[in-house]
Amino acid sequence: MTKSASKPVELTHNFTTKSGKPITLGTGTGTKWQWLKKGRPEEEQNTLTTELVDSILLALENGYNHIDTAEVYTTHPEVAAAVKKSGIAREDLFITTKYTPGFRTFPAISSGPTEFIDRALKELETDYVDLFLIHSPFFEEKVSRGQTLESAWAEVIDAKKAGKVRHIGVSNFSKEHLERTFKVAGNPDFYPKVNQIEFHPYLQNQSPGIIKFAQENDILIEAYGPLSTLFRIKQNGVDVEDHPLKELIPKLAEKYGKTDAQILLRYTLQKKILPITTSSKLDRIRQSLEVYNFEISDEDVAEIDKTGSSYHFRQFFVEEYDH
Ligand SMILES: NC(=O)C1=CN([C@@H]2O[C@H](COP(=O)(O)OP(=O)(O)OC[C@H]3O[C@@H](n4cnc5c(N)ncnc54)[C@H](OP(=O)(O)O)[C@@H]3O)[C@@H](O)[C@H]2O)C=CC1
Ligand SMILES: O=C1Nc2ccccc2C1=O
Repeated sequence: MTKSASKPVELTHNFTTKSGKPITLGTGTGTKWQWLKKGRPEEEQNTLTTELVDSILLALENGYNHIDTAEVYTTHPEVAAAVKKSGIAREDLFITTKYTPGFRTFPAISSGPTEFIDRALKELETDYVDLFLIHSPFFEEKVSRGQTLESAWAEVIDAKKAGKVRHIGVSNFSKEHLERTFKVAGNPDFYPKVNQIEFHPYLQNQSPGIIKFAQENDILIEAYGPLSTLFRIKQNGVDVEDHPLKELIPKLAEKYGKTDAQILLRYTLQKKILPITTSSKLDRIRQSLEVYNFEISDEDVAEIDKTGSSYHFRQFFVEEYDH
């Protein structure tokens, strides 16, 4: 086992809660939760999903202070309930939500970010959110209720000016999409400060050059799916058992005396990227926050990069970013 002292992780933005506490990794309420919620019988759709409330609560009680939700997840009520149950002061938490512009066969829910943010504040039982994102840049005439990337970004800026949100950003945006928001904003104060994208060693750039471009432009990259390479690799819909990181990650876990997940989360942080992850298991929740007390050597980071680059896997926005 290698023991190495850890240097503090310097991200593009070291965001804090309103009370000034550094934010942790994010705990997600999307992916499995949104499907679990939507799969429940009709008569249960307006009741809280208690497994999710309990899972968020477990994360909060064990040190997470950063929660990721979204309009399309329909998980605001569970977030509000967990926050209330935790007894943690609102200003000691960092809550992100995302406006959905519509997605393929899922039409936009709100008429735009302005209508959405007011509803989100009610559902979250708060008077501000810490981070407000546009969920994806793929506005479509049929599903986006007349909104375009430009009109939506202008409304996101209005929400910030009105003090309803502390920070503004985007998700799944490419370099070109970001440049369009810069044009709308004019003033860098109103450029996106975050771009939340799929990131793991098998997808080191969701779109060409996005990480470098974002980091050079003062935009924090947040990684969703950072653990995908541990259990989620599929090709043409079929699970792949054997892939290049299958050996390397456990080898590094052994070397550093950490778990496979901790290696992947620490790797993500050392790329100056903030992971958004999820677990409903206590040991995994605790493990995922114990990633600040060791450091992966530059050589080992380079080895993950190289091995990861020898293989390709994308789970989300496959049709939009098929390159
Ligand atoms: N902006 C966007 O377009 C998107 C945003 N997201 C956001 O990101 C969040 C996280 O995404 P997600 O893909 O779930 O992230 P992860 O890659 O972290 O995967 C989470 C899964 O990993 C399992 N897991 C957690 N810890 C461990 C561990 N130590 N060892 C092995 N398995 C583990 C969990 O299962 P278990 O509970 O059994 O531990 C869970 O099902 C979402 O909830 C959502 O908020 C996600 C997709 C798209
Ligand atoms: O959590 C999520 N799961 C998803 C699946 C498809 C598109 C977006 C998302 C999310 O944001």
